[in-house]
Amino acid sequence: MPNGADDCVQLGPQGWTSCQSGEHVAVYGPVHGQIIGKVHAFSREEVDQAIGRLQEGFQSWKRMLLTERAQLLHQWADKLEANRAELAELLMLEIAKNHRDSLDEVQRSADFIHYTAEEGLRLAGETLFGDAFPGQTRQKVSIVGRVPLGVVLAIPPFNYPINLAVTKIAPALMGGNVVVLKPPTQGAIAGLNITRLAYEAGIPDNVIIAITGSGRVIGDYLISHPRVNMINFTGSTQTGQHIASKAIMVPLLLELGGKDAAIVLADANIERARDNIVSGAFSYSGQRCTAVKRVLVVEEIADQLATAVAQKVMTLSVGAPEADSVVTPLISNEAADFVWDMIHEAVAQGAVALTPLRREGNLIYPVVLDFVTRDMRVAWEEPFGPVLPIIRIHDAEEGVELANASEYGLQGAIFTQDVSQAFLLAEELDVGTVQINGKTSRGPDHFPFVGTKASGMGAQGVRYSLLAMTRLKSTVLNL
Ligand SMILES: NC(=O)C1=CN([C@@H]2O[C@H](COP(=O)(O)OP(=O)(O)OC[C@H]3O[C@@H](n4cnc5c(N)ncnc54)[C@H](OP(=O)(O)O)[C@@H]3O)[C@@H](O)[C@H]2O)C=CC1
Ligand SMILES: O=C(O)[C@H](O)COP(=O)(O)O
Repeated sequence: MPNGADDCVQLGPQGWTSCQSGEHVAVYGPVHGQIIGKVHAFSREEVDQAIGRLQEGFQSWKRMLLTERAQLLHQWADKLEANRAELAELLMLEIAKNHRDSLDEVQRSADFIHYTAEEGLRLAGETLFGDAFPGQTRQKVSIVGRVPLGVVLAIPPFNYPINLAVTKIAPALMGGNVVVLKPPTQGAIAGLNITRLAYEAGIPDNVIIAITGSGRVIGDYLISHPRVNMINFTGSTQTGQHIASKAIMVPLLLELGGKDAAIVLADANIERARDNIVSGAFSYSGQRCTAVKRVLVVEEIADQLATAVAQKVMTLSVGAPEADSVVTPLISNEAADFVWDMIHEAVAQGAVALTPLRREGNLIYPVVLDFVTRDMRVAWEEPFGPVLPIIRIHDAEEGVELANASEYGLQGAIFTQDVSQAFLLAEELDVGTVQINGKTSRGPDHFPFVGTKASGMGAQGVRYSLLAMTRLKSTVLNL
């Protein structure tokens, strides 16, 4: 499987070719900052041609028997599993995700495809009789089914370039749609490879097409393309809001940024809270939308929790993805600068660093900041890096107030042994998901995944994604 490490690669109906002409986009490896490959930068004309081919493919794909579509998806998942090691290598190279998590990402994606293929078979409609409505008779019968939307534009971010591609593509295809995959530039080689595996599995090359190129250059053309019928995007709130402003009368699914809070109450099991907070905050160096991005802890146990968290963080492995380090280099130097500035600004304002502040290029050692206050940027902004602010609160109500004061509303966590109180507090949190006594996280992937406020629009998760990427159609029999 070519990984593009040498020349520019392009994926066409005949498989891999060298880029013939036109612009290329370089993909940089975060570990050494070197170019690890080049991908073709699609021109507007090439985008038009690709979408034209997809529209042709749509005519036969939407008519294909559901069982046949499901079978092709199962075959695609099998290909991912068979190529798990190679795909994981690519993730380590392109986005510096550690080996274990890279393997997990591929397996999770294959599992998602299998599950979606099954769930898609059970997407039933309903029959409505007219006489249930005042003044009507049984002579009118509505047969309500679900039909595809057409061309779905799938745009995943760098942090899960395989999983967040597959969680868009599989439900779209199972629903009878055709897909333009616009992979993130860092993650584009992985995106091309999973597309190639889809072709090898028998999914026609006019049913899914990967369009590579920088989002800044080709993105606006894609999101406002008149023949795109739906956009399913995961990425930053800034880009998501930009897409929402450009895409007119096109259904949108948006998974955006977060600032998930873990509220820890006095009766919490400290060890459990510590373990969940540390793994929630620092896995993949905090580059997860669902990372624990703030701890809100009541004064009574704040010292104890802060010490326990800092001690555990000091044991985290830091370094190369191949060594399975928990904390690896961030995606770019710019991303590291952003995180580093936020840390130093907080310290200058009085936050206390409980771990050493250490940075080597774009590798930032994990940082726990205690005594963070509301006037600090780190209390509100999403760093997407290995820094965890601890904010001390008086009581649970203040925790809920602080959590809800965020512009984001992805997830929240509550640690307490009083499940009744946790449940009542959960009702007050303005987020898509509340975790009781567990870290914030997305999976299992058939659960609904929802962001409120600046964290997104719509619901993902196998069944929810199938529903979002199909629409109702009513055929009325007038007997
Ligand atoms: N809620 C959720 O489920 C998740 C949210 N996120 C959020 O994503 C962010 C990190 O991901 P990151 O990749 O940096 O996010 P970006 O918003 O920078 O990029 C996301 C994707 O959008 C593309 N893109 C950029 N500009 C445009 C445009 N004008 N039109 C269309 N596409 C465009 C990018 O392509 P290119 O790479 O070529 O620029 C990339 O594929 C964080 O804020 C994080 O919270 C991440 C994962 C999950
Ligand atoms: O994009 C993300 O960051 C993921 O959707 C989060 O998934 P995770 O909680 O399983 O890491």
